[in-house]
Amino acid sequence: MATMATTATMAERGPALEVRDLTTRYGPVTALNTVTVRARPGEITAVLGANGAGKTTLLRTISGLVRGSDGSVLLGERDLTRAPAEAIARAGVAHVPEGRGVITELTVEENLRLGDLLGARRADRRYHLADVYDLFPALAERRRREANSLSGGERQMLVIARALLSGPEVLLLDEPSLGLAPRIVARIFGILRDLVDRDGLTVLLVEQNARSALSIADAGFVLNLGRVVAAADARTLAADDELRHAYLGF
Ligand SMILES: Nc1ncnc2c1ncn2[C@@H]1O[C@H](COP(=O)(O)OP(=O)(O)OP(=O)(O)O)[C@@H](O)[C@H]1O
Repeated sequence: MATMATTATMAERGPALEVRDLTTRYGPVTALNTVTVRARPGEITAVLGANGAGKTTLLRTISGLVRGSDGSVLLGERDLTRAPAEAIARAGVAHVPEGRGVITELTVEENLRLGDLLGARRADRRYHLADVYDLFPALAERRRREANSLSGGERQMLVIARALLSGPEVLLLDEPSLGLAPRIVARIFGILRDLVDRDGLTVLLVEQNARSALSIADAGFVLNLGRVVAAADARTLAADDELRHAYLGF
């Protein structure tokens, strides 16, 4: 019985994401060099590091937008390493790229319906329009407005909401804090934290803003020049003065 209970809990919480010994090259440039990263369900896992460390490449390789030359990407038991990007998205990996990706000519709700279309194919979808409007009331208030009227923070909320509607098990977030005021970052990160605690999503959060990311993350990995130079729980990373000065910029 104990085993069954454990299995049920894990199924509710969704699968872990595991990247093993991943190497990705752009021609002669080795952007990722035997990188191993694990993100557990119900946790926020931060991937930190300076410009050019390989953070974006990690997310792009996981979601199949670029091909790794070695190593593997696993979602639970499922091997996604050589799967096409569409299959990876269908498996429940939602990638929110840097730079927001809002379609500015469409209204807020039309943008959301694009995610909703993807999610409609999933029998076990967790989020509907009403749910994301509950999470982000600012979007509900602006649902009929064109997305180009939104602030930076609202655009970030919109792309996260759209990703949720696609029915993900795993959210890959690339620099969601970029260009946003600290109080807006705190609000968005707070919503994310609540969501992960409530629904057991697996979140991989790429950030240059290490201080903010570690304030909500459970665990973190630090990349430098394509290699993992540190991996620990968030509190341990934040307390490591040497690491902070050398790689985290705070
Ligand atoms: N399309 C590309 N072609 C060639 N080299 C690339 C390409 N994209 C990234 N690189 C190189 O790969 C390395 C890792 O870049 P990546 O963008 O993954 O880092 P990052 O940590 O996300 O940095 P940033 O925060 O600036 O996006 C860098 O040396 C970068 O110049």
